[in-house]
Amino acid sequence: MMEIDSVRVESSLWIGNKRYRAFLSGWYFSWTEIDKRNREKKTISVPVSEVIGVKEGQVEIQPQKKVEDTDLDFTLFYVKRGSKGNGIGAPRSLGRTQFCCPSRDVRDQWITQLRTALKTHSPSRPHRLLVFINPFGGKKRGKQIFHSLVAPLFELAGISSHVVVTERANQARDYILKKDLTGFDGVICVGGDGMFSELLHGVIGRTQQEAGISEHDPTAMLRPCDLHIGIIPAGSTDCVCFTTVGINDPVTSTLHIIIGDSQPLDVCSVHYQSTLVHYSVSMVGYGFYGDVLAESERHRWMGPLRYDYSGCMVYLCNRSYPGLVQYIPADSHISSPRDNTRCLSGCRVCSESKERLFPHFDSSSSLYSTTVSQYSSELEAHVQGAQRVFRRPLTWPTGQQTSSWCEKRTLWAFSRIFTGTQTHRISLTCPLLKFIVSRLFGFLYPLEKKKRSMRRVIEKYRPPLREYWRIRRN
Ligand SMILES: Nc1ncnc2c1ncn2[C@@H]1O[C@H](COP(=O)(O)OP(=O)(O)OP(=O)(O)O)[C@@H](O)[C@H]1O
Repeated sequence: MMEIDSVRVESSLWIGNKRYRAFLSGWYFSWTEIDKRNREKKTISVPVSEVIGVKEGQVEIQPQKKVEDTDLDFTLFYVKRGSKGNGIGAPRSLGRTQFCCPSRDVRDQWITQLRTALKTHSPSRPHRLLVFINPFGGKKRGKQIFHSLVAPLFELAGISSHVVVTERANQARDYILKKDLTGFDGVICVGGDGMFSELLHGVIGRTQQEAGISEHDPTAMLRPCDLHIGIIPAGSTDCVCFTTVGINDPVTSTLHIIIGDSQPLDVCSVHYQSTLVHYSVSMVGYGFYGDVLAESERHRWMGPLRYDYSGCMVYLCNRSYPGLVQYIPADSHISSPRDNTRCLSGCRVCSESKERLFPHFDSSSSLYSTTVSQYSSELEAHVQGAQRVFRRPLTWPTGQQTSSWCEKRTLWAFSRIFTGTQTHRISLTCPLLKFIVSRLFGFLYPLEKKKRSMRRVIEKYRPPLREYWRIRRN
């Protein structure tokens, strides 16, 4: 056993009957296989920041917890990357390696040093979490997912959790707004997007309450929240989890929470007549999507299938929606990420605005940066100025019947609106009968012919229905 500047601990360890040379240097714990002729073979390295826990003895937690306390062994648990690698959407699982030491002293030294390194190199790890479980979300497996997959990992990582199983809608939001949250490092929702939204409203609301900022004032600069929100996907769509973690997998999310990964999120607030309606992080829907969601709530008993069913029903109703679209066109001069972080999707705005990023931002920082960013008031001023110059109110009334293919028409209208900056009169209404007949008739045509005629229809920016039939007959 030796200690030098960069290497804290080094010794021979055994995994099964193979001998390894293991060393713990500041950021990494590595072990290299040594063959019988003392030659080095494959090395495995685990970043200390991704170590979940170190336990005395031979310990298993999956499929069941099993502990065999032996004097010479210790077990290391860490984040294991799947075959898909390191990027967004790669699943993570719990890696486990059991080491045997030459003596009890050596074992104790390894355990102490690994635990000390963990504390030093992972300052953002949570210690105490407030967990809300929606027992009715998705396939109603919230409680089971938490107790079988999440709780054992929290316990292994030494995280204590206070669990609240909700009994009604908005209970989690009210809890966060009213109860004492001292000592909690984060709040966790075990549920879907609705449950996440409750926590989001609670956390933002509480932060503004404490700062004396009115949420209902659309011009108020909201204070960023200190409390982190973790999502364990157990809902029907889990869209927010998917967009932030890249995969809907309770174990992957739990491991990210344990090692203190975080992802800043932009939040949008919707106000109506000086009252806050909602905060949103993924989408704000009006018209068709709003109706689909409202309709789907009435069929919650169907589970996730309710979205498909409601989507069909609302689509068939073929309603029209009046709307006013206002927008700020992006141009290369004012386009820039308005916070000090680069987005993860590699979009054009972020990639072309390199020099406009804040100088202290380190683009090589971890995938999940812990930076909480605030808008730059300087860039904000640009946008408001642009808004005054470029804002064009676009009325979008209904009333004229032209086509049954309402969505294509909507897309076309939007593309014209966003590129041409004109005011359009468009209609999304049409008798249901025309729609059904056109759909039924479509089945009589071979698929290729159907595609060709559709392409022509789209190219011609949705001609009236008469024209449409003519094209299909050709
Ligand atoms: N105990 C409860 N009883 C009834 N409703 C609840 C309860 N707990 C939470 N809710 C509400 O249920 C709504 C839906 O829950 P959740 O988002 O977890 O599941 P989901 O709708 O199936 O998933 P997704 O939103 O991803 O489609 C939430 O808006 C939440 O306010």
